Amino acid sequence: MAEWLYTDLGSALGIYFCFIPQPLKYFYNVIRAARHPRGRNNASTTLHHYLAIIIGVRKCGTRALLEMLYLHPGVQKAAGEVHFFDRDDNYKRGLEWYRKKMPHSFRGQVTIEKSPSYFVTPEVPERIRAMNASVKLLLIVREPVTRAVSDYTQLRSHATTSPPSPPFEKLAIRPDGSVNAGYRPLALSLYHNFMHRWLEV
Ligand SMILES: Nc1ncnc2c1ncn2[C@@H]1O[C@H](COP(=O)(O)OS(=O)(=O)O)[C@@H](OP(=O)(O)O)[C@H]1O
Repeated sequence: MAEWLYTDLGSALGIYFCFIPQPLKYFYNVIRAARHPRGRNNASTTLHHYLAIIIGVRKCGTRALLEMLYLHPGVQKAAGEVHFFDRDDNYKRGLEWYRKKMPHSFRGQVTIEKSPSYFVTPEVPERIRAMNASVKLLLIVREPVTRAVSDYTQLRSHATTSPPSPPFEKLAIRPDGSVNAGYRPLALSLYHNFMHRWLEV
């Protein structure tokens, strides 16, 4: 089912994205919008014909990947993370709800949505397959320890508990020196534990 795109965050495209000056990008987008009007609900647009989903991995540059792809005039993107396939309350609302979350697109354009938690949620591969087995799946990964530290940093910055959470090493390494693979930021970096579900469905 899956077609995998492994993207190196240090790729030339990534560097281009990082260094393009904001004002330049603004003018680029204005010109592009004039040449390739997108996102307007008019008679020549429709809900997605071609769908690609960035399924993860969290803290691996999923936002940057989406924004880079969106520079292409043939790409439309969903606003925000849709979380249709991983949240039961959304999934119960049905495909029509999902379709309405998608932007309108012109014939031949690809619509992309990103919800990084899809990769690690057990039900998602089968649910996507049930919708459409030819959907393109995009997966971006990052050096696993760096990803885990990044995840820890975000969780820590959002934590409201006082005193602040212990240092990363304390959570990731047990007193006996073994790795605490049950600690979620580490568990999510063990990509192979999730990958097999996607390859087997
Ligand atoms: N081009 C490029 N090269 C290297 N690293 C990059 C790039 N773009 C984004 N990033 C880093 O990716 C982290 C954010 O990932 P996500 O967008 O997937 O985050 S999220 O899951 O949606 O919250 C975030 O990592 P941290 O800086 O560790 O927080 C970004 O700095």
